[in-house]
This record gives sequence, structure tokens and C-alpha cells, in this order.
Amino acid sequence: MNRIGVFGANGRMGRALLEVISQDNNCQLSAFCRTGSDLIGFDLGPTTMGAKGPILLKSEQNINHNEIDVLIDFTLASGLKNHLADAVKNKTAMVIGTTGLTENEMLALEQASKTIPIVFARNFSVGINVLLSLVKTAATTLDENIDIEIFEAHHRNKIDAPSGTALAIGEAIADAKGWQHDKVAKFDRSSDEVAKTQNEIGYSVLRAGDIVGEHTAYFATMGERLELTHKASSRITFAQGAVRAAAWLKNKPPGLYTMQDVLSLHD
Ligand SMILES: NC(=O)C1=CN([C@@H]2O[C@H](COP(=O)(O)OP(=O)(O)OC[C@H]3O[C@@H](n4cnc5c(N)ncnc54)[C@H](OP(=O)(O)O)[C@@H]3O)[C@@H](O)[C@H]2O)C=CC1
Ligand SMILES: O=C(O)C1=N[C@H](C(=O)O)C[C@H](O)C1
Repeated sequence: MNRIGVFGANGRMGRALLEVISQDNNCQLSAFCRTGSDLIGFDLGPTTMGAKGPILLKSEQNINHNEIDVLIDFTLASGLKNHLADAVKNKTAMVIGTTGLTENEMLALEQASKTIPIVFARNFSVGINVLLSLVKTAATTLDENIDIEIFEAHHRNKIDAPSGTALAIGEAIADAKGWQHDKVAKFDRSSDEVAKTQNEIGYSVLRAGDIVGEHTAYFATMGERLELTHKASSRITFAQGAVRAAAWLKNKPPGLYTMQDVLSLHD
């Protein structure tokens, strides 16, 4: 039995996680929300597909770590900071999908992984993790001077931009090319006075309506263009990946693991 605690259980991803965990007979669920939230004590059972009984929201301040194997975090950087500190203090494993982290926040995550096992992924879908391998092949096989651009589209409520996934795709390409990502990433062309240069990864972003998540990596040269696209049509796909990661992580030694590790997708 995998005993899983979900932070931000009333969020978009929180709700998807509740649905997936409720339908998994190998999982036992605890649902947490922000300290002081009006929703503490609220029953999410009646609105969670597959729930076999009440799902009472508890304050994240009152986690009984003896009853949890893995905590899953899809919140915001401000929430993750506290959740990580609490997990380290109690030596509880974490699966983290929260994006928009700064360099310092990433360093804190790496530091925490010296004490607890962590799976961190900016996208838990299997498709995107396959795409991360495919873009490396494209980057190293196609014309050396190929133009590389990444486009992403998400729902109107998404805060961070470009998405964590878009950055992960760009970093995978930069890595394969032997480039330093922060030197080649191009986020804004509005003040450019010259044309696009080579050794550049351009990013563009769309925020509209209820788009779950779409990413395209473009590799273009004179005469041909390769487009590698992934479209997520339901958050359940991310939630399933995160629950799979939680089961994989249970009883692993401390370390920072990726979804590529969970899926054995190494080159
Ligand atoms: N890696 C992946 O595969 C995926 C990652 N994501 C990422 O997951 C994150 C959440 O996305 P989404 O579910 O759409 O966002 P929502 O805004 O719908 O949900 C966020 C949840 O986090 C809680 N939260 C926010 N700040 C804090 C805090 N300081 N302390 C405690 N709880 C907090 C919110 O609580 P409250 O309601 O009280 O504000 C809410 O329950 C984003 O970073 C997103 O990019 C999303 C999808 C897939
Ligand atoms: O906020 C979202 O919704 C998503 N965020 C992740 C990201 O930033 O890449 C993953 C997914 O695309 C959905």
C-alpha cells in the first residue's frame, strides 16, 4: 500500500491527483490544503470521481508523517519552500511537479535531496518525457545551423512563463548541442535591431482559455522543417505520472530523481 499525501489538494492538479489516487486500490490518500484555508474540514469526496468515501481536507500544518510514505507537491514556489522543509525535518519522500522555480529554489530542492528521496519533473506525462529524448536526437542529427524555436500554450490561469516543460525541452536541446542554456535562450525579440542569430533557442508563449498544455519544438532550415509536438488533453495524465513516480520512489535512498529515471528512459 502506498500512503500518499497531496498538497494543494483543492487546486487543478490537486483535484486530478485525488481522482487518480482514489481509483488506485494500492494507494491510501491524505489531502492537505494551505494553513488557515477556509476549506479545512471540507469533504472533497462527493466531487471526486472514484472516491469510496469522504476526503476531508486537512491543514498542511497537521501532517502525521508516520501515516505518509510520499508527499506530492503541485503548488507554487512559496508553498513548496515550506513543504520541502517539513518533509526534510520528518524524512518523508517527495514527488514535486511545481514549476516556475528560481535558481535558488532549485538549489534548495537539490540540498533537500541529500536527506530525502525526491522525484522532480516539470512534466509527468510519458509523452513529454519521450519528446525530451526525441529533441536530443533532432538537435544532434539535423543540420548544424538549424533554427530552433519552442512554442508553448496553456490555460489563462497559468502564472509562470515560459512553462517548466518548455524550459526542460530547451535545456535538453542545449545540453545535446553542448551549449549553455542561459547563454542561448531568447525570450524576447521586441527590442532586437538585427535578425536572429545562430546558436539560439527562441521561446514563445500563448495563454488562453482552458488549454491543458501544448508544446512544440521547431527545427527549421532552408527547405525543410521538423516540428515535434505534444498535446496534453487532460491533467489526469500528469497525475497518473506523479502517482507512478510516488510508487517508484517509496523506499528509495535520498537523491534527486527525474521522470526519465522513473520511466527508465535514459539514452
Ligand atoms: N510537472 C507537471 O507535470 C505539472 C506541473 N504543474 C504545475 O503545478 C503547479 C500547480 O498548478 P495548478 O494545479 O494548475 O495550480 P492551482 O492554482 O490550481 O493550484 C495550486 C494549489 O497550490 C496551493 N498553494 C498555492 N500557494 C500555496 C502556498 N504558499 N502554500 C500552500 N499551498 C499553496 C493552492 O491553494 P489555494 O487554493 O489555497 O491558493 C492550490 O490548492 C504549477 O506550478 C504548475 O505549473 C501543473 C501541471 C502539470
Ligand atoms: O501549469 C500547468 O498547467 C502546467 N504546467 C507544467 C509546465 O509548466 O510545464 C506542465 C504542464 O504543461 C501543465
